[in-house]
This record gives sequence, structure tokens and C-alpha cells, in this order.
Amino acid sequence: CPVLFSHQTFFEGKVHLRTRERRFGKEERIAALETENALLHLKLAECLFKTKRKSNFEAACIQQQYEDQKNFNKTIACQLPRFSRTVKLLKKDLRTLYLLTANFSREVQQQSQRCLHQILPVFQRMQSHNLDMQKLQARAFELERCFQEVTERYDKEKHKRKLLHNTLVELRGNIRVHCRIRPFLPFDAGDNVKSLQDGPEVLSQTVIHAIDEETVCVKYRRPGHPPMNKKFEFERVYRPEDQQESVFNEVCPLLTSLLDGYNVCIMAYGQTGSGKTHTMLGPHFEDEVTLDTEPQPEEGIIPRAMRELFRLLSEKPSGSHLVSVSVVEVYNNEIFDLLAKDSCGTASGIKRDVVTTAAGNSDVPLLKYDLLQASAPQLDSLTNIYFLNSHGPATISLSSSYRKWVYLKVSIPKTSPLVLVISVRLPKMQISGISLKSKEWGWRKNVKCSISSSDSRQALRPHSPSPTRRLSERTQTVQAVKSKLQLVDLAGSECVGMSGVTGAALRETSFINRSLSALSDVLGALAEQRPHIPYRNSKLTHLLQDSIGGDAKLLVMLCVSPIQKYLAESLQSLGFGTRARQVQRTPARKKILASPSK
Ligand SMILES: Nc1ncnc2c1ncn2[C@@H]1O[C@H](COP(=O)(O)OP(=O)(O)OP(=O)(O)O)[C@@H](O)[C@H]1O
Repeated sequence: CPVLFSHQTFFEGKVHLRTRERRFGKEERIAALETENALLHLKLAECLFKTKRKSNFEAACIQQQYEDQKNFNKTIACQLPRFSRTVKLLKKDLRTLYLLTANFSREVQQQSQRCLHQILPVFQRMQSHNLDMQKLQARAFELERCFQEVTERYDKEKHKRKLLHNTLVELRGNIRVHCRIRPFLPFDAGDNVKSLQDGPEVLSQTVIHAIDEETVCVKYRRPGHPPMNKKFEFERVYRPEDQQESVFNEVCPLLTSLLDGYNVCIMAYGQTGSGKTHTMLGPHFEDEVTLDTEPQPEEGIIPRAMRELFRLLSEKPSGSHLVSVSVVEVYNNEIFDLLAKDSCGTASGIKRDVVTTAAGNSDVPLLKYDLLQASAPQLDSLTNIYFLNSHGPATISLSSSYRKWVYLKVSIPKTSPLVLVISVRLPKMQISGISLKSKEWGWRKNVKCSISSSDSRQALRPHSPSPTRRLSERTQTVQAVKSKLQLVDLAGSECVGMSGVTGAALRETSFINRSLSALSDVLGALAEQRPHIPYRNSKLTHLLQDSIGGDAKLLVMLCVSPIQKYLAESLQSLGFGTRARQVQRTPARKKILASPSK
């Protein structure tokens, strides 16, 4: 058996090898496992550390909370008795409050019931008042309606009354006479000596009184006769205390007639010193006086009339009217143009003549007219008209603006009548497509015009060829309303014998008396409706012809002094006024009576 033995050895070697391999593998495995175990131990240690640290922190937190809670509990425990005491008190208060509230609500209920009992009747009363109020309101509406109706009826009646008034005025004639008694002035007391004739009467005694608005009473005594009362009736009588404004208010409607196309004349008649200039112009100013748009209390009829005229014209379309002025003096029965300048260019008053035109109107050829420019843009270019009355010391400066009337000095006495002629020209109708400018209008062909604007001068100059032709074309198509306002300050109406003047003054006074008596004759002829009216007996009446006859409106403003000293002159003036009042315009009356609408 050697083979067997070798086999056995071989196998044993193999087993031994295998065993050794397995032992090595086992050891390796053990080493790996141990390594892993060590690693796990490390991890475990780490986890344990972390866990411990965390639990420590949490424990600390819990401990802290615990401590806090303990402290809190301690505090609560300390405060608890106090709280419970407070709660007890609060409970007690609450009970009290509850009781109070209950009582209060009970009381409120009782009170409100009581109030309700009181309010209910008041409310019922209020309701009834409300009903009353509604009824009153309805009544007020009704009354308001009635008031409106009455107002409308009143306006209509007023209008009718105005028409009636105008009718009456027409019936009364176109001549009205007003009488103004001037106040007693300091200079009236100057001659306070006893009159030999009148015995105990003194010259400064007031003998003329206004009884009412239409009657003047003159108390006088003739030597050897008992005292007498003589009454004069006029359309209007002004008392000494009546102001300029109330005088103008009565005169003012004539301006409407002027714009309706009637010629108007306002003349002041009376003896020297009776207040003619005061009534027509105003008081005498030593210094220059500038009158504004507002009338001054002492302004007379002329400045007020100018202002009113331009106020009325301002209501019409601008440029639709032409207003011009001329100033004439009648001295020793001659006409003097006070606006015309002599060859040296100085204002002096140039002699003119008064003629009757083919149409039967009076005209003063070559009379200088100044255009009054009153529209707002023209106010800057004011043209002042200065004129000097060559036959008396009167000096008047007029501004051609309605805003400014400057009159410097009107020295007294004036020895001749002064006539301010204001001509107004208005279109009667507008022609469609043609705008009517004042400068496009025709003007009086036979009158030399002096107009401040060069355009207007060109347009109005009668002999300039082309505009005149154009103008005549216009005047054929446009019917213009042309009227004139003559404002006359007559000379003193005293009798020659009584005034005691001599020489040139006597001659002047006699001319004045003649012209005034010619005026009286004209009025007398008109009153008697004579076929021939002696206008041409005097230059004054000839000049005023258009404003005294026909349908022209004349207002005679009689000015009288109230005192005994001027009794004769005052009676003469009142007699003149009475004669003037008798003038009736029969054709006008017939026309009105025939008209069924009136
Ligand atoms: N109603 C009046 N109120 C106050 N003063 C008046 C009144 N009327 C006239 N006078 C004054 O009387 C004086 C004479 O008046 P005025 O010059 O107007 O008279 P006259 O009639 O115009 O006189 P003449 O004919 O000389 O011009 C003036 O000082 C004037 O101021």
C-alpha cells in the first residue's frame, strides 16, 4: 500500500489546506465583523452623546418651565385672595348695578309714558298747526298770485294812466306853464325900508306863496284898498324849498317827446334875479366846476337834460343818433352865433339871420353846430366849446360830453336871451343789410357844420362831392326823426319904467321888452287860433317858431321872486304865464277825441 498511503497523504494535505483556508477566511470574517462592530459602537456612542445632549437641553427647558410655572403659581397663589375679594366686590357692585338698572328702566318707562301723554296732545296740536300752515301757505300762494295779478293790472293801469295823462296833456295843449317861486335870499333883505305907498308893508315881505302844486297866491294891497288875494293856476307850481331835482323830474318827460320826434322848448321867463339862470343852469360858480355822471344837487335843467338825453340815447344802438349843439344870443333883436369864431379865430359871436324855409320852418343859415360826441370811445376826444357872450359878461364853458358839463361863470345880469339849441337826429327805421353809422347820414344841407372828427366832417360837409352823393342816396331811403330841443334863458322881463335904466341899457331893455311882448303876442295869437301867427315880429319868436307852434312842446318856466319889492314884475310874469296857458291845440284835441282806441 504505498499508493494508498500517498493518496492518503495527498488527501490529508488537501484537508489541511482546506482547513487552513477556512480558518483564514474565518479570521478575516471575524476581523471585518469586529471592525463593523467597532464602527457601530462609535455610531452608538455618538448617538448616545447627541441624545444625551438633547435630553439635557430639553430637561433644562422643562426645568425652566417648571420653575416659571412654580413662580407663576406662587404669584397666583399670592394674588388669589385679593382677586377673590375683588370678584366678591364686583359681584356685589353688579347686583347693585342690576338693581339700579332695573329701577332706572322702570323709571324711564314711567317717564316716557308720562312724556308720551304730554307729547301726544302737542303732536296733535302740531298736526293741526301743520294743516293750518298748509292752508296758510296755499292762501299765501293764492295771495301771491293775486298780488302778481294786481301788479300786472297795476302796470297796465299805470300804462293806461300814462296814455291818459299824455292824452290830457295833448288836450291841454302843447304849451305848459310851470311857476317856480324862488326862496327868500339874503340880498332880498337889503332894501328893507318902509314903502311910503304901502304904509306898514315892508318891501322884503313875502307876498307870493304856493297854495298847492297848481296854485300860486299873491297877497297884495293897493293904496287905499283892503288886502287882496289873487290866485293863478298853472300846470305845476314849485315852492321855494323845492329842489332842482324835483323841478327837473317834471320837465324830464319832454325829453322822451324830443326823441319821439317833437320839437321841444323849455324857456325860463321872469324878471332879473328871479332865478331863471339858477333854474336853467344852476348856481353861479366862481371856480370851475366839473360835473360827473351823477347829477349835482344844484345843477339846473340844462346839464340834467343833457345827461338824461344821452342816457336815453345810450339805450339806443350805438352810432344810431347824431346830437349837435349850437348857441345863439338874441341881442337888440339880432341873432348872434356864439360858437362861430371871427377871422382872428377868437370866439366872439357872429351876427346871423333867421329865415323861414320853403317847408315853413325857421332856420339860421351858416349857424355853427358842434357835434356832441357822447358814445364811450369818443369820450377821450372831448371837444370843449368855449364861448363868450359878447354882449354881456356871461362866460360859459361847455364840455361836449354828457359826462362833463363845465360852466365857469355866468355873471349877472344878462341883457339878452340865450338859446341853446340841441338837435337830435335818429333813424326811424333800420334798413336790412345796411348799417347806419352816424357819419353816413345826411345833415342839414344849408347849415355849415363843424365836427371834431375828420371823418364826420368829411361826411357831413354839404359841399364835399362824393360823400354828399352817397348821403343823399341814404336820405332818400332812410326817414330820419329830426327834432330839436331849445333851452332858453330869457332876459329879465322887468318894465322899463320900473327898472330905471337909461342910455344904451334903456335901449337894450326896450328891445328885450319888445321881444318878450312879441313872444306874448305869438302865444296870444296861438290861443285865439288866429290864422296868422306873428312869429316874424321879433327875431326871438322867429328863432323859436319851430318850438312854439305846430305840434312842438313848449314849457314856460315862470320864475318869480316872492317879495313885495318885485310884486309888479311878478304879477306881470304870472299874467304872461296865464295868457300862455290859454293856448289850446285844437287839432291835437280833435285828433285824440276822434281816435276810438283812446
Ligand atoms: N331856487 C333858488 N334857490 C336858491 N337860490 C336861488 C334860486 N333861484 C335863484 N337863486 C339865486 O338868486 C340869484 C339870482 O338868480 P338868477 O341869476 O338865476 O336870476 P335870473 O332870473 O337869471 O337873473 P337875470 O335875468 O339877470 O339873468 C342867484 O344868486 C341865484 O343863485
